[in-house]
Amino acid sequence: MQPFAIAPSILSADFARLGEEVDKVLAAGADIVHFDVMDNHYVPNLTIGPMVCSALRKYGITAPIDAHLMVKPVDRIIGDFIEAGASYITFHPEASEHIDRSLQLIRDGGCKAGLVFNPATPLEVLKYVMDKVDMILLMSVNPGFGGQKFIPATLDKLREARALIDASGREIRLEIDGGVNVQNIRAIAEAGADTFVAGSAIFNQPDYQAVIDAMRGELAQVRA
Ligand SMILES: O=C(CO)[C@@H](O)[C@H](O)COP(=O)(O)O
Ligand SMILES: [Fe+2]
Repeated sequence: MQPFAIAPSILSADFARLGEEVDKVLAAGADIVHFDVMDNHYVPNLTIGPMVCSALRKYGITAPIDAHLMVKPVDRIIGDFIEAGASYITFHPEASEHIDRSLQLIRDGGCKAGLVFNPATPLEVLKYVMDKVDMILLMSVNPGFGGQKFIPATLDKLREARALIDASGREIRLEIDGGVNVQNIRAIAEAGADTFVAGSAIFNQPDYQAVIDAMRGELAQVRA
């Protein structure tokens, strides 16, 4: 299993001071920057694109950037995120006509590739592309907005995804996204997640380090 990683979603950060916010959350102990890209087509919201990813790199952010693409069609924006310095690029299978090709595009660009599953999307396609994914992201809310409530059925789905990863023998991150907080992170880790996206739970509090420390305290009880 991969080491636990905390990935704050900058969707809930103050966009007017984005560079400082990212610096601050990394200084508070975050491992990965989760970068939500929404196109007002695949999801009913519009956020940030490759220019902002590139601006964060130019500003000096060196931590891994996990670009969660909620964009349809996805292929034509993949190259821009590779150029912009994304580390992980994940997309929803519903947003690609050719899932295998999209994964290959990401990997050919030197990035790690991942598939994202909405709460009601089955994991079946994984069977055919397990050798091409570096990350499996399970949505525990319907995509489009921060600040929603964790859907409990995702815990069973995490166990299902964990079993697939373990059977593959590959190093694949199992990321969870939506409604993650200090109260539920332990149960989520026990169900098999190793990478935890949290937006509102971190950025809506004044002390990011206090939240991240509390999350790590909960995680330490899962893997002592
Ligand atoms: O991808 C998404 C929403 O579509 C997420 O990454 C959210 O931004 C997570 O926010 P919280 O649920 O943690 O507030
Ligand atoms: Fe996300």
